[in-house]
Parts: sequence; structure tokens; C-alpha cells
Amino acid sequence: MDYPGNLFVVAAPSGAGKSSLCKALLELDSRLQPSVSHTTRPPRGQEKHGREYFFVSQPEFDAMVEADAFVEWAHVHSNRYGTSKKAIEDRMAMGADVILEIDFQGAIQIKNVFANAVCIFILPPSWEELRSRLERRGEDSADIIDMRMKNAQLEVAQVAKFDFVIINELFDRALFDLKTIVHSQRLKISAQRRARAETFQALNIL
Ligand SMILES: Nc1ncnc2c1ncn2[C@@H]1O[C@H](COP(=O)(O)OP(=O)(O)OP(=O)(O)O)[C@@H](O)[C@H]1O
Ligand SMILES: Nc1nc2c(ncn2[C@@H]2O[C@H](COP(=O)(O)O)[C@@H](O)[C@H]2O)c(=O)[nH]1
Repeated sequence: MDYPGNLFVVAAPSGAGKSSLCKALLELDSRLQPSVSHTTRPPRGQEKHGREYFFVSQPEFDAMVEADAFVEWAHVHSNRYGTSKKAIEDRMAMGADVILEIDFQGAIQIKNVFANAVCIFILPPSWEELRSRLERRGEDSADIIDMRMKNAQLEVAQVAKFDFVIINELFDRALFDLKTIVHSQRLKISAQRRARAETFQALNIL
């Protein structure tokens, strides 16, 4: 599928800092819009329905799967998460760039549907720092942190499937890297689209 808007996918093990980086990038880049996912996970802390996530029941999630409403969905840390087609396609059709914060399984599904999607993986500087970020965030129990650390090993093993990798050690440095990737890939994709349109025109296909 090809829309005028671009799709950026940011994945990382839980706690590596993707939400913090995406939030900071969204404040700097007015062409980017976030996508709000659906999840069966209960809200934590100050999370609000429709802001961080659409929090839905298992039957509601099942019904959306049945209705083919998701562009991708996956089981992550014992819950289900999905990006609805509605969350991204209208915006991309209108030329907006959309950024998704999803897990690696979702990123792979997205790449199969949107070949132009730019997939970025965020790594923590070390396992110790990853655990300590999850602990300092203070939103998950010790059991959940253990499960997320265990899953992180499987997630990090998928890094080679991504277009870009950023190590989030110093936050500002990682944000600069993310901003540079988004900016340069946006220019590259626009140039490719222009070149393709010119070729089609020259061949009188359009
Ligand atoms: N470069 C950094 N140095 C130190 N702490 C950081 C850095 N980046 C993010 N953090 C902190 O680490 C914690 C985890 O970050 P964040 O919630 O953004 O991770 P996440 O990858 O989105 O996790 P999840 O997938 O669970 O939502 C937060 O408390 C955040 O403030
Ligand atoms: N495949 C998808 N993964 C998603 C989506 N939305 C979030 N996520 C990922 O889930 C984990 C856990 O998130 P948390 O908010 O419970 O800490 C994290 O890796 C997210 O990126 C989605 O729509 N699809």
C-alpha cells in the first residue's frame, strides 16, 4: 500500500525509552502524528482511554480481529496490542506522517503491508540499565519487570530485521539520531516517489 504520508515504526524492549523518545520527537516535528493502539492490558498510573491506548476487553479485541480492523496485532507480555487501520490510514491518505510505537512482531507485519515503512529499533546501553530504567519508572511489579527483561532477550535478537538501530544511552543524543533518521528518510522517500512519477509520466503510463 502506498499513501502520500510516511510511516515510521519505533520498536524496543520495554524500558529502552521508545515512548520518551517518540514523545520528545512529536514535540519537535509537527508533520508527525502518533497512532493510538488498542490493548487488552489494564491502564496503569495516569493512563487515559484514547490517549495512551484504547483499553478494550478481550471480546472487544476479538471482535476487531474478526472484523479485520487491525493492520497489525500481537501478543506482548501476556496482553494483546494492535494498531487499527483507522488509526493510520486516513491520516496517511491525507499526507500526514504517522509514528507507531509497537513491538517487533508488529513492526514485521507493518513492513509486509507498507514496504516503504521505516523501522527503527531502540536498544538500551546495557541489560543492567534496562532493568534499572524499568525499576525507576516504578509502574510495574517485580514479576512483570522480570517477564519484560526475559522477553527483551527475544526482542533484541530481532534487531537485524530493522532499517536503523539507535542506542539510547544519552537521551539527547538518541533523540538527535531519531530526528535525523526521520528527516533524511522522509526526503529519500519523497525523492523516490517523484522519480517514479516522472518515469511513469515519461512512459505515458499515468
Ligand atoms: N536515555 C535515557 N537515560 C535514562 N533514562 C531514560 C532514558 N530514556 C528513557 N529513560 C527513562 O526510562 C524509563 C523507560 O522509558 P520509556 O517508558 O520511554 O520506555 P519504553 O521503551 O517506552 O517502555 P514500554 O515499552 O514499557 O512502554 C522512563 O522512566 C524514562 O524516563
Ligand atoms: N504489536 C504491537 N505492539 C504494541 C502496540 N502498542 C504497544 N505495543 C508494544 O507493547 C509493549 C508493551 O507496552 P506497554 O505500554 O504495556 O509498556 C511495548 O513493546 C509496546 O511497544 C501495538 O499496537 N502493536
